[in-house]
Amino acid sequence: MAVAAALLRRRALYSALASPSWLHDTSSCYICSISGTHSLVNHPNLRLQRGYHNSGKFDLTDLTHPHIWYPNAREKKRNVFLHVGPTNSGKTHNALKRLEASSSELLMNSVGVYCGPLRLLAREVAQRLNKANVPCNLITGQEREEIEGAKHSSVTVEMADMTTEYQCAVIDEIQMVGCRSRGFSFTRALLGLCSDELHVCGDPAVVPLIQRILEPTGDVVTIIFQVNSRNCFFSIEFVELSNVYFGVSTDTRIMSSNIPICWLYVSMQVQYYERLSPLVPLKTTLGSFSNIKAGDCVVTFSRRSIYMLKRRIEMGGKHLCSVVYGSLPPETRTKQATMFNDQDSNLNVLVASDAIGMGLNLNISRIIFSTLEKFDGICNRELTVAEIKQIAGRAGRYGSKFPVGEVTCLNSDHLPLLHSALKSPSPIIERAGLFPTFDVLSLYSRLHGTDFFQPILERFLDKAKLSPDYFIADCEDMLETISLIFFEMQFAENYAKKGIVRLKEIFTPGTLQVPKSHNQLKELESIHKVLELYVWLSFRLEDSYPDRELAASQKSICSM
Ligand SMILES: Nc1ncnc2c1ncn2[C@@H]1O[C@H](COP(=O)(O)OP(=O)(O)OP(=O)(O)O)[C@@H](O)[C@H]1O
Ligand SMILES: [Mg+2]
Repeated sequence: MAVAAALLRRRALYSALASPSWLHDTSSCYICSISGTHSLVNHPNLRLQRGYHNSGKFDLTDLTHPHIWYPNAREKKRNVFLHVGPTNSGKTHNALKRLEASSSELLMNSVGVYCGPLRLLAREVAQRLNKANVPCNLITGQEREEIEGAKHSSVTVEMADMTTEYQCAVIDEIQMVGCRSRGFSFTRALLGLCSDELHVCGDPAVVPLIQRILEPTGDVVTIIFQVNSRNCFFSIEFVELSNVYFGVSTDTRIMSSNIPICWLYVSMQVQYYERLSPLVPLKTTLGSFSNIKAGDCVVTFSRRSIYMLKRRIEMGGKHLCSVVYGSLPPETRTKQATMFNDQDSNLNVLVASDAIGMGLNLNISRIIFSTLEKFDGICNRELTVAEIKQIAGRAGRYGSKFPVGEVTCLNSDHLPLLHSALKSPSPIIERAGLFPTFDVLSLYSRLHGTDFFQPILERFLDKAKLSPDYFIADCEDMLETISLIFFEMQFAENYAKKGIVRLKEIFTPGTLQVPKSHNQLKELESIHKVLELYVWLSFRLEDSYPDRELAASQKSICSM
């Protein structure tokens, strides 16, 4: 009876949690207290970002329950499938088979989505689905290729849409959830994709973390259920009962009896894969560039060294090189990769950075590391085991024209590290990146009444409370983007409201100072972009953005 009672209580509480009355009054305004100050705000997403003050009041900076930020996903009983294994073991292939099988005949607007870490990979998957007669859009930060009637999309993970309902969703390279700057996008997709089936592909090192992250979500997972020392498998619903996670079985045999629940072991449906074709670490280095052969890919990590290596190889007169690196415009990157992959093209050697580092199926026979060090935006550091394995794993792809992959380097000192990295398991990933939703940040900034985004964000992140499974994403580059979007949103909002945007509503002229820190310089760069945006808009909507002179003068002060 205990279980049935718990179930009733759970149903009552759960529906309350879904739209907590303690948060909104009838006029759908929300009362919340931020460090003691009360204010009325009208915010549709507020109830999703729930946190408890000891006084039971509301705290926007409480990020300890990120799973409730995504109500659409929480209202679904998602079936999660983890495909884990080494590179080139068929993980993505099998997940994509499910995506292809999700039928476009369904009346839903969208049926399936693939979310990957790289534009090239999203493009490869879109091409694969279109070739399999499953019309599929390609959506990345810079590209949007839409196919008439397509109900499938292949996107870079940052572009994943949390509001659309899917039948099948794939998140590839989920181990990226531990990435300092991009991990939070993978966490967002993992918690927020609203799909009946969710296929998650990646390195085994991330499985324990994924289990912990998904445990409070209410997803229907397979539980190995120990009842009186008999192992039974039941599909079960995980719900949150006043912060104690209480597994309630939907299986009648358990429901009707009052078998005490001894313990719950949460296990996803985890499929382990083995590598489909061998990857051989060579005992010797390349030696000289005259030993370069068709199908080689030389890996380096700066634009300058990419072009230097390309020149060195082409001087030998035997090979022409394609180049692929991150800051190359997306369409050029695709063209270069396609020409390298094309058997008839004369570009039969590739010089690339880690822009090819994950998931891609290129016709590479041998990976040659020119270095095992890279600048990661903060400092020069050695490649991690996971990075070495991911990049090396591009060689000898199953089904490519090179059935065996080889990997070596230019510098003999690097051979020991290369061999040991390829033999070691990737270190367990302990924490996932997290970042508050934009709604919450803009609400928090309004409640603290200031234009400047940077101090608001720093203050928010100072106060943010996280559970041990998460870390706050490194928001350097994001800051810039957000403050620009932030201003653009304010521009658009003011324009929509009044049809006119005075500069002083967005930016206080005369407040510019010489930056004394890296962050202040970043802030100045963002302000410069905002002023540039205002001037750009003033040329197109002169009456609505009348302060062009002022904006232009402030902009030149900025650049000085
Ligand atoms: N069962 C299969 N039948 C035919 N081709 C397959 C099969 N499994 C995998 N492949 C092909 O083998 C190559 C490697 O598979 P896949 O990309 O799925 O590996 P992966 O485990 O995702 O690798 P990575 O970790 O590098 O992303 C792909 O070209 C894929 O299409
Ligand atoms: Mg893959």
